[in-house]
Amino acid sequence: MPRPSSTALPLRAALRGIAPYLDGVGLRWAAGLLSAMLAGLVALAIPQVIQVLVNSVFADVVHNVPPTDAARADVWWAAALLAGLGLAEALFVYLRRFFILPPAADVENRARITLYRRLQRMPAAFHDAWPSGQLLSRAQADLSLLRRWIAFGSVMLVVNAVTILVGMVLLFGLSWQLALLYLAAAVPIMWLSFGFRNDFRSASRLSQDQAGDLATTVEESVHGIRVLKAFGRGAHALEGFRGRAETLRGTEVRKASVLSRFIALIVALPEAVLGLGLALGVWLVAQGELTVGALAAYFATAAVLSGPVESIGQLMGMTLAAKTAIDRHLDVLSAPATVTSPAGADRDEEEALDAGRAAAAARAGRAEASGRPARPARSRSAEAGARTGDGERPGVVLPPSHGALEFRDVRFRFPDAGDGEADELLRGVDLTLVPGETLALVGVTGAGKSTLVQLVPRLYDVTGGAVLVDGVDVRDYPLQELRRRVSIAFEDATLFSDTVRANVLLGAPAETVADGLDSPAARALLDLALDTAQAGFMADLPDGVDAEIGEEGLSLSGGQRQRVALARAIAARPDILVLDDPLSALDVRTEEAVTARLREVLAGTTTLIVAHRPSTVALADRVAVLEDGRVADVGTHAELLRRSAAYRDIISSRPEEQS
Ligand SMILES: Nc1ncnc2c1ncn2[C@@H]1O[C@H](COP(=O)(O)OP(=O)(O)OP(=O)(O)O)[C@@H](O)[C@H]1O
Repeated sequence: MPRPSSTALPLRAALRGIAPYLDGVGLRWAAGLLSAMLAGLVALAIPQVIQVLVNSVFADVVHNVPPTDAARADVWWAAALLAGLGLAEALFVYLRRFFILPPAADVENRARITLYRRLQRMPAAFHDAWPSGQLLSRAQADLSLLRRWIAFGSVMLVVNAVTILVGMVLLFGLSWQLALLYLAAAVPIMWLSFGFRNDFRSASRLSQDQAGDLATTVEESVHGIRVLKAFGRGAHALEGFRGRAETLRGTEVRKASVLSRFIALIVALPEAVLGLGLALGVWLVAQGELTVGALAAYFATAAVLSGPVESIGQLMGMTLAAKTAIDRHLDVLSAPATVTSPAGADRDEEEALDAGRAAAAARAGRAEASGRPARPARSRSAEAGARTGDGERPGVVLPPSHGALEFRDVRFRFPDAGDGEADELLRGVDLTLVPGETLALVGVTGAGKSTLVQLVPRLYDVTGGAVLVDGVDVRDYPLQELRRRVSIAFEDATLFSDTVRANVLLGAPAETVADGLDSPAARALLDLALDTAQAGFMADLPDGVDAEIGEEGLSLSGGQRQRVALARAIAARPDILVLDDPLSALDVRTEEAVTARLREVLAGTTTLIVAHRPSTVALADRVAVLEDGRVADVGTHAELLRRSAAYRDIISSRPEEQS
């Protein structure tokens, strides 16, 4: 499965990359860290109490002397102190969670929103190249991992390191000989940890990428479940899934075994040293260089340290996995957003994304809930700044909207195509539509019709020449403004799991839906759009236009979906309407009715329609034939039938022509 290339960033660059999410987190994180440290220190204090207890009470017992009253009282004090320390440790553990969990969840949330926002800004070519599962796993699993690392891993790594340091100081305080022995175990561990880091990091990256591949497989097969069922390919799909799942399992096992080997080493070495420590300790006690209490405290301290020492391996693994998650997150954020507004207008687009929530609330009739008014519609004449990417360009004053559209020597090649002339899909398209004109675009399958029309709202950018709307290069428009002037309906009608009303009014002008989706203005627009798209069948749905149409609108037929999508394009009230064969699933009579109504309702709207049927073509003012990456001929249907063999070829292959 192809996977976009990725880089392991230096730690500093990775931290810089996520720094914006950490805003305001520092104090709470520090408070959480302090609580965790106090919990660790309290745990370390317990052996010290034990030392006092052993020395003051059991010394008498060891020497067969009955304990004095004072020694008995000491036992109670020591017991009370131990209980108090235990309670304090529990309180500090609670405080660590109290302080750290909310900011860690904030970081996850911010990162997730930033990622989603980025995905909205990325061009269609990016989404062509990135498998959906890779994006899904970055938005879900990777960011959960980051949250767990901030809330737990990062804190415990610091706490355990400090606990081990303090523990070592205490061990030195008890006996420098025993402490040195304990420290000796750390040398081979540190040496081997470099190898561990490299092995674990590569296994971790591989497993997170493979988890993304697996998510893509699930997404694809759920999406295509009907095809798989219809062709009886369920078992085959399962085999493919099993293969990927097995590959991931193998990587997980490799990752776990790298980690287990390291943890085993971390645990085994200090434990082995403790055995030697016992012998050395007893000898030191016999020599009178160490008290029994100090020896007991040494072992109690070593026991307390064994937890942090053991968890260091686990925490290092978690840290490396979190670093991989950050790298994968930043892979997406650093991918170039090639289709952007002119430099001065970027702010506008950002504001539009920010205002998304308020606009959505307004559309749902809940403007008051957000406390923010919906944005007013942009003025029909606006100034754009210099175009980014291809050098300085003076600011362009955008003309008032008329709906003139021109393709001027347009060239296009997909990013994954070769460099040769023949690899260009469009090789100099020249075509002009006057305001209000309806032009049908025809051509053989794969001629590049869909690609050409997607250049108008800048779903892709030309690789040569220019597309002009009202005489201005589309790249000089703020994207918001361009997409207000141009709307598009695709053959593959994508709907969202929402009501018919929300789907149709998705791109409606802000001023129409400012008072909610069921305001009189919004309702009038909805009725007009549905009527024009011959979508009267909506009335038959149980809840009418408020019927939920299920995920991707799958509860509707293909033709019904297409008409809702067409109504959506109409409701945007564009100056230029681009229809990429959006009537293909309709019967000829309905298609004729839609086309006739479209001409009537959208009399002043310039319409560019990719057409396959003579019935649609006949209703257009003019027809353009796309052949070998260029417009081979333009004329009326009748003219082209007379003079263009290519046109006759294309059109005569359509069944209705014979009728
Ligand atoms: N995202 C993409 N990446 C690479 N190549 C693509 C991509 N999308 C389309 N193509 C290729 O570009 C060519 C033109 O595709 P396009 O969809 O524009 O043709 P079309 O004329 O609309 O065809 P049809 O009438 O069958 O819809 C095809 O050969 C197709 O394989």
